[in-house]
Amino acid sequence: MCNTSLHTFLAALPKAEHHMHLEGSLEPELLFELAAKHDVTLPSTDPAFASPAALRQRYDNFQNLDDFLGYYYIGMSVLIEGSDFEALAYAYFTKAASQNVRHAEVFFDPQAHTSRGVELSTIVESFKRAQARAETDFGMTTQLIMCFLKHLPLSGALETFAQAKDEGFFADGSLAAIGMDSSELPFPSPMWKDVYAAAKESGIRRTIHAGEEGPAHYVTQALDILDAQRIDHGIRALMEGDDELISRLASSKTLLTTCPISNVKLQCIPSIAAFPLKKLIAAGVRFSINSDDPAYFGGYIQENYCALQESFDLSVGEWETIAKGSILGSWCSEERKTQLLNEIDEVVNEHSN
Ligand SMILES: Nc1ncnc2[nH]cnc12
Ligand SMILES: [Zn+2]
Repeated sequence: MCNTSLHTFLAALPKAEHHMHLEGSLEPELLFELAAKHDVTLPSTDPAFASPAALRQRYDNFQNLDDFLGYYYIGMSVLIEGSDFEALAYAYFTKAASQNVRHAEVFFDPQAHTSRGVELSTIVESFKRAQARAETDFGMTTQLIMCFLKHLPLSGALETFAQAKDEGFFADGSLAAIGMDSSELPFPSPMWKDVYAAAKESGIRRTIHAGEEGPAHYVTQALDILDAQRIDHGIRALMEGDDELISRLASSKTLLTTCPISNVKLQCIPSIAAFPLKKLIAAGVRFSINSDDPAYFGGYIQENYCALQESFDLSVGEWETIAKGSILGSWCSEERKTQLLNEIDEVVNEHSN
């Protein structure tokens, strides 16, 4: 429950989530349970791994993106069997459905698993089982975005892309797009030109993390050199006041998948009040509000909506525009978009009556 008069409205508002790493929804309790199940040794020299509670406490003190990523990669090392991946994804879908997420486009990091001997097909098929259950149980539509890791060589991304393509995961719709995540500053967008060119040539959608810790020109390069169709985070464009880039994002209706609580937790901004929400709205940039790694940052999508409302006190009309923009920026079918826009109208009308 958040402390805002619009709580009931924000809870009921149909939502689309576009920036959530499934591995980032691994809650410490499940992490410890799976470590015990698979005999995975967690780092004994780090007191954070003494218990789920100690780990949660450590998650309150990330210094920056790379500090977080260290824990993120250790955490996901407990995912080994197909059932682990399915349970992880289904737990996220269940939580998201309870917050009225009606459509979710979720990331996963195959290289972090295949490097430990887990087959790509095991990961994808297990997530697909969870997706089918989410559709049946909650009427939630979902899509998978396969991310490559920026701290690994380009060759690995190219190999993983080729494997996914050869196994037919793009052609059969199992994978909706490619993305790129992990450490940002040492790995600017142009480094990934070849894998983005290969995806574009095959007609595959493309997004990338840029402008989270890295400067605005990483975003410009992602548009110019990678022909990225969506930008994950991108807030540095607004914070640096890069007017040319901001008008370009607005006129091209490029979706920025923003993550306010994540930005505070990773010290990209000092507080939610510093999140460039008013600039996004004033410039007419299309954006969505997302949880990024909810188990690590202490908030799912609803907590992100509420945190913004507590700081910015938006009107119902402004929330309607944000909610509809996030549907319009989704990669689901036009028919599904129409359904979701109608669902938003119903909730807005109910609230206004
Ligand atoms: N916020 C983030 N930035 C970059 N890579 C990530 N991987 C998981 N969360 C991430
Ligand atoms: Zn992210």
